[in-house]
Amino acid sequence: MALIRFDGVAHSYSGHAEKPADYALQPMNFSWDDGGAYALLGPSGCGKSTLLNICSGLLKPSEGRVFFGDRDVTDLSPERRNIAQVFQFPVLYDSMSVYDNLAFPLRNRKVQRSHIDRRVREVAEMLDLGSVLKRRASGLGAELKQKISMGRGLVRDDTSAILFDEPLTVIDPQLKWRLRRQLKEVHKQFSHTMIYVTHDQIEALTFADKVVVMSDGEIVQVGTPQELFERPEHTFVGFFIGSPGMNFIECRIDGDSAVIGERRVSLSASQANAAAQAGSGDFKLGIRPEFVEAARPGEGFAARVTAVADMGEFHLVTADLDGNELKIKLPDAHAHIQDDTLHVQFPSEWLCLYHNERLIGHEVEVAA
Ligand SMILES: Nc1ncnc2c1ncn2[C@@H]1O[C@H](COP(=O)(O)OP(=O)(O)OP(=O)(O)O)[C@@H](O)[C@H]1O
Repeated sequence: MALIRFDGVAHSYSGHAEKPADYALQPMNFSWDDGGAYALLGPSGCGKSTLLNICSGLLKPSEGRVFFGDRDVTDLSPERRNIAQVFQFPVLYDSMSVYDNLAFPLRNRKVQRSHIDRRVREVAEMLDLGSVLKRRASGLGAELKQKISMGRGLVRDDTSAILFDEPLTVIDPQLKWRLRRQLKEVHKQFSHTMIYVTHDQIEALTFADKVVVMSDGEIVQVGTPQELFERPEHTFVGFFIGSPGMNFIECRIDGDSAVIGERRVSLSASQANAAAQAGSGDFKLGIRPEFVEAARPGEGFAARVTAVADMGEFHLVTADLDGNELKIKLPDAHAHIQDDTLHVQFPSEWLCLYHNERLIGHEVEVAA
């Protein structure tokens, strides 16, 4: 069931938008399903906070309506939307005990004492806070404080959704993994709708079942981590996800082939059909560094190697192919490089075709 629905929602901070550049958030139709674990991922300034604030009610969109279920909440305040929010920095009462901090959102809503006690202990156990329940929050470190903030978001079981806005910013990198895993466990157990905003792809991919990727005020793909990796629907997603990101090679289309320089790469029937229908514009082939294979000398494409970095588990080769920079991950690069030349091939199952930056010729999941 679609729990949160954005119906023609757009936002311009100036209040009057005439062209795309006037919008911080481009007009969008989009929804989050009930009980889903979502990440909202994109670089700084792409519109994540704007979308999150429209969802929580801190900001009213300049266009469109927001629905929670069948209810139009566009004009409702954050309090009346029943949303819990966890911010970058801990929000708690230093003078209270950990227990009282966790109980606060429930006491505020006059929940029965026995229910409060059960819920606080449940959440404390999930977040490993059981042993500090009696301690005052003031003496605790940043990680524990942020866990309490998360616990305060999780403790109510009647929230429409919990929004996490870069919640691990203050957490030591070593501890981030643990906290994220705990959050995922909590999601499995409690089944709240969770929306987790981050600019860090690792955080997004390890937390979410579905990742919403934003660029320039637009949602460019909604997909599972695997879908984003294997079939980026936009060159931005290919470039932004992965380390390093996807390779893009400029090409032209000739019948059922993509032509790079003098050499041809066979396209699948659906890619060739889509290319024929697409007409003019820019075409690019996309392939992940993980999927480029070394070919025997004389076969495939000859790429001029400009650097080889030993990454321990693999070599990361940087090479030039007809003016396109290629990154290639190989376990044994030196065995294949001769006179600064590496012959490479692109397995057809991993080759994506882009027309004007959009994936074509693949069955893609349409954003709900
Ligand atoms: N109050 C505001 N007034 C005017 N412009 C704003 C305001 N808040 C954000 N913007 C602009 O709207 C665009 C989207 O900003 P937003 O904060 O939503 O992005 P973000 O992805 O959350 O970035 P970050 O990760 O840095 O917080 C940016 O161009 C930003 O400069």
